[in-house]
Amino acid sequence: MVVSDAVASPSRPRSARYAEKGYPNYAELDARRGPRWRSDGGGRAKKPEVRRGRKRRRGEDVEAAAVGKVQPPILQAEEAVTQEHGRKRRMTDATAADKVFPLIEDGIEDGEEEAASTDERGVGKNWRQRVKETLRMFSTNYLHFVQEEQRREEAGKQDPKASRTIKCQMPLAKQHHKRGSDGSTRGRTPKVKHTCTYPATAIHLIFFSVLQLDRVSYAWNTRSMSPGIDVGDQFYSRAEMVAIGIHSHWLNGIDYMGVKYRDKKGYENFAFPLATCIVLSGKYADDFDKANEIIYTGEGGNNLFGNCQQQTAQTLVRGNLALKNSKDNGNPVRVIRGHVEKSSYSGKVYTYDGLYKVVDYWSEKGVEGHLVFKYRLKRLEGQPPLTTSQVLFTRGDVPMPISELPGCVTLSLSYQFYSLLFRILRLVCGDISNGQENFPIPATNLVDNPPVPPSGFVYSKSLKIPKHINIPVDRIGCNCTGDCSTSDHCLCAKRNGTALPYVSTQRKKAKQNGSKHNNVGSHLVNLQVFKTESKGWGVRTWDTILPGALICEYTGVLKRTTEVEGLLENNYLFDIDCLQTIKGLDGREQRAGSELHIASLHAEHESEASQAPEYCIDAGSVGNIARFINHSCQPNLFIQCVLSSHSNIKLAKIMLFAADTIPPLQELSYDYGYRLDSVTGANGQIVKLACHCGAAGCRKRLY
Ligand SMILES: C[S@@+](CC[C@H](N)C(=O)[O-])C[C@H]1O[C@@H](n2cnc3c(N)ncnc32)[C@H](O)[C@@H]1O
Repeated sequence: MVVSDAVASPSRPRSARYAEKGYPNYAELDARRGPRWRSDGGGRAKKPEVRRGRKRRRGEDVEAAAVGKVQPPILQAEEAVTQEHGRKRRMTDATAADKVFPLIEDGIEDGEEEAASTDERGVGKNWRQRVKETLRMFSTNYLHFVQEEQRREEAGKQDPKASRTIKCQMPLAKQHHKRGSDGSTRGRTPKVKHTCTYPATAIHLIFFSVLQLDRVSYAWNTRSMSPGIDVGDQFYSRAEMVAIGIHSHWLNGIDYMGVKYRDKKGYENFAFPLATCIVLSGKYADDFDKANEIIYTGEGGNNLFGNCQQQTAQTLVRGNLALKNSKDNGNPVRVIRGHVEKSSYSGKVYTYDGLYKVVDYWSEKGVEGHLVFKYRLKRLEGQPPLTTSQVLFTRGDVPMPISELPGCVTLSLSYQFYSLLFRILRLVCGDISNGQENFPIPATNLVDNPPVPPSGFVYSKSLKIPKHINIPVDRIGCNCTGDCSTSDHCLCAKRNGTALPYVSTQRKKAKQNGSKHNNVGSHLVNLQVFKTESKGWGVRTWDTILPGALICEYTGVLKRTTEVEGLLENNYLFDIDCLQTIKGLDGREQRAGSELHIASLHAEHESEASQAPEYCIDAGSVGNIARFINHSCQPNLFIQCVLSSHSNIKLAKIMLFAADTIPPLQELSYDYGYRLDSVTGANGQIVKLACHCGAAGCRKRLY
């Protein structure tokens, strides 16, 4: 349960940036239980429910919960649901690579990508899921440790002795790579010492935690090339790429398989080292990038941490030799392009652009006058088109067109300008919230002709509570005036099972301003409604959203479930059913360390636990952006129940949070969690609805 009456932590350099964007406060993580995003145990409120003639019985809901679930909090990554349903075969780059370079078994067999694999690290999960979960795990740890470091930094300002060193001079990679039998770190140790741009402790801890979880080892067999990764997938730091193993160096551009592979079965005829992946980050003045053809400069001889200029001649060793061998052996190489992206926490975004083949290499005098090695790489055919040029999407201010379409705001800005914009983007509405939200929500429609805006509802950023439903006024929040994490007496944290509550900075600001009720919009990031080909309207983001970020509340009209019983069809009903989740009916009770929380809430609500949900939110005629968010079998959002002004979990708020880093333009989705065949029509017949989420593990039907 997320209790959100507390106040946020004091300003911290990095988390403050997240906070400004409305991201939750991650810092208060329970060290005893290990890192977690935020308070856990949040009940899964049920999905928007389709009501056709009859409401599903509680027992059915229980079964439904066992089949499809709203995405659990991040630490449940390891317990994620087994996808038992049909898997879609995708044309991946691994398949493309297969044509030119036979895959050799070393943990991943050809074709295993699509199959549910069974091992101690990921029972029944396909590679896509595993990669996703690893990234979630990484984000959890990363954010946790970054904020730990910031806390130390804060403490250091007050008491310099208490602070540990933030900047460090250390050969970072040296500490992470395994030592040989002679104790050396031959081959992969960067020669330069450098000043960490990330907090040193954080990096080490991330690495150790990730390694301990054995996440790195499964993800990549270098010769299977890229199971679970699709062309166009993005990463928000080199560290992320290291965590999943797509490129195992923090700094070097060339990743390769070392000589140890020489003795492995199937590798006898290859020369080692063998290149597997390169990162193009634009550091080398000699690089040349024509998308499908690259001239890549070898590594070494430059000052990576200074002005990046070539200072000495390069030599044909390690990565350089590996690229030469890749040409000789004919093995494809993964190519990742990095570009500057302000919204990324590392300041860069890296895009996987598929497989290339080294077709030529030579040495020459570089622009700095020193010898450099050059490699010509050509992109393999049969792969999805390059996305790099498209991903350089920079958000400007949300355009506000003049539109005479109903429900839209009218602005006094240049008509010509906006009508032009309107035509290009097919903006059918500048702001579906009519100015209610802090960020306007434009709607685009490239599907219908003529394009029509979303209609048939009234926008409301807040939940409408009818007179006949009484909301209790037993505020149960803490009285913390500063950082909840520093208080042992925080009521919200206690109630949350010692995990710290979700706290919005807006709420804190409101409290600091002396206001009891803040005027926070129902969504906290720049979103856009857009018409999809097969799912009606959907929602996508204009910003990069970090994992754990609050996206929006699900608003509508609060109703008793008995009121909506028997209604013919309503795709926008959302049962508030937190206890069901807390009790563990959907598997949450297996989550390590959550017993305390569950037990305490059960004690409070024991008598209600067996009852069906009493209230629901009807967003059919009144609602906010959340009503447009579609279902996905592999969603990027998850749902939590939030208590803010009272303690009745039957009347908890329904909030959607980001489960992953979500890049601009990606559609937002959560798992509606329907049980198949659970929806019946007026005539008692089972109603089926095909799922068009397009996920690799799609269950093919919503219900
Ligand atoms: C809460 S509404 C979502 C917004 C809706 N698309 C709209 O246009 O207003 C739920 C309905 O959207 C459609 N929908 C959502 N996710 C879908 C999916 N993955 N595949 C097919 N239809 C979907 C279904 O009609 C569903 O009943």
